Amino acid sequence: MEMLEMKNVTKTFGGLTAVEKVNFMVKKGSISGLIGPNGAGKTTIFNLITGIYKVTEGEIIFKGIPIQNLEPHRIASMGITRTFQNIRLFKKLSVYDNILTACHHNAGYNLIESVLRLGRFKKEEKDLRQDTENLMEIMGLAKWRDHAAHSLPYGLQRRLEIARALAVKPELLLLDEPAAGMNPDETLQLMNLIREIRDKFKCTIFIIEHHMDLVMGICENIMVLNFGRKLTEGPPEKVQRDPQVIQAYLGEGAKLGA
Ligand SMILES: Nc1ncnc2c1ncn2[C@@H]1O[C@H](COP(=O)(O)OP(=O)(O)OP(=O)(O)O)[C@@H](O)[C@H]1O
Repeated sequence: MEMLEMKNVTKTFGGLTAVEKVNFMVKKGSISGLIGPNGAGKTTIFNLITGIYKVTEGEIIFKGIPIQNLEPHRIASMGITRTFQNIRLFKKLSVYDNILTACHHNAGYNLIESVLRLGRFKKEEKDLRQDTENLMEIMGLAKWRDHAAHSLPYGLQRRLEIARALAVKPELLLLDEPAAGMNPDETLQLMNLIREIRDKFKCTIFIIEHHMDLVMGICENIMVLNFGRKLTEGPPEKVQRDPQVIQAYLGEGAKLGA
């Protein structure tokens, strides 16, 4: 079953066509990848899926429902969350509070219940705190719980950003360059973590990434974009041997890793 389908999606900015007639499907439960040279249109695709940009033409279908041009908060409430290329955290808040504030999006109690600290408020607060503990544990952040977000090494800040995205229990998680700035060791750990997240949270993951080892190592299906158009798609073994991809991505004579 498809979790997400892009049908003939085009996005123009004035005279510039950033994304042109792109068709792609993300299977439920898969880890799928989106690669391409700088400026190929990858982040624009994430912005179209999450409603930050309006689609010029075409359709984006999530779980059978057209979502193109819905407001970002509607799309988020349907179960799509993302991380950003530039990490977005509450820099001065602790790791724990960063995750807890994200968990609060799931709170079902109303203002009166919270002010009067009624039963439902107490029960839900307890659950949210437990969710926060679980997320810290899974994401390897427990020993940093009281550290301010800005004081963490870069790789851990990225993990914290993913933890915040997971806090809202997404069905589709979009990761925009999650390994940016990580060393090979951190990238390898992240690869394993992404697999674990998919299995534990039973979500579907769609990743933009420049680290070829990560993309080729964990994605089941990869779409390659070049100048806004889909160059090809398929499993890693097919994509990394495709001469068009090698030429577009790295130039003649190069080799894609993994
Ligand atoms: N809001 C915007 N207004 C005008 N042009 C834009 C806008 N957003 C993106 N573009 C243009 O669309 C094209 C695709 O950009 P996009 O950021 O999607 O590429 P990308 O593949 O994510 O690149 P990178 O790997 O460098 O992040 C670029 O030419 C970019 O300048």
